[in-house]
Amino acid sequence: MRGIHVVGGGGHAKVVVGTLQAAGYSVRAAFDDDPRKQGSRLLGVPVEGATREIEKLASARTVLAVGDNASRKRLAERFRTVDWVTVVHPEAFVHPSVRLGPGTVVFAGAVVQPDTVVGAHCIVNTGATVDHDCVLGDYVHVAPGANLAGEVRLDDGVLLGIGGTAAPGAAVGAWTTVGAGSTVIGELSAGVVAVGTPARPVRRASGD
Ligand SMILES: CC(=O)SCCNC(=O)CCNC(=O)[C@H](O)C(C)(C)COP(=O)(O)OP(=O)(O)OC[C@H]1O[C@@H](n2cnc3c(N)ncnc32)[C@H](O)[C@@H]1OP(=O)(O)O
Repeated sequence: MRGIHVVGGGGHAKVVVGTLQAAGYSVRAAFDDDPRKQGSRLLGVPVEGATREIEKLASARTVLAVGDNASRKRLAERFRTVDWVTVVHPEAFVHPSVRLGPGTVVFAGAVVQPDTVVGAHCIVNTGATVDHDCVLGDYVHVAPGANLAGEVRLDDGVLLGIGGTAAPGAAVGAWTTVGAGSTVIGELSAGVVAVGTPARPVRRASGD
């Protein structure tokens, strides 16, 4: 058994723990700064305390199990000495030519096709597909059931919402959120919230 820790005690962390367990890891503990989560359990794994506890573990192997992209970035920059583990559910398909960055998680039913590059601390969520030659930056989240055609580019911090799609060659600028069920055709600028088909910006994104 391979021992590991997770940062986060919410719903996304629960799926990360389940994915780690399915991949053969022994998840020792979770950490969350929300006192209401401390003392609870995620699939039998104790939520032991605040995230600062991670610092005491020094080189501990860990996954950032927080769904919000900007929060994962903040935590990754705070805990620089941690050994971030990349995890792929055994029922996902990731072609051997794909590069996945540290801390990235690929959930059950997801498919990542040849020559795609995925950055650090990304989420390829349940049943999402990322086709050939895509380039995903760091802290990207491809939500459940979202589909990327070939040669799509999602820059750092992009959220493609649940069931969203991106047409061949589409590109989305950093920290943009694409709404649930929306379709990106062509280019979307950085730092906006965009919805619809084709997805059009409706406001500036808050945060990073
Ligand atoms: C396992 C998991 O749970 S993973 C979770 C992954 N997360 C997601 O998929 C979340 C996706 N989020 C969304 O789609 C959200 O609706 C957002 C981020 C696009 C917008 O949220 P908000 O900023 O709160 O916007 P708000 O709800 O006020 O909507 C603004 C307008 O856009 C419209 N709108 C919002 N979302 C969408 C959408 N997905 N498609 C089309 N129109 C939309 C609203 O109807 C509203 O229109 P109006 O001004 O004419 O009334």
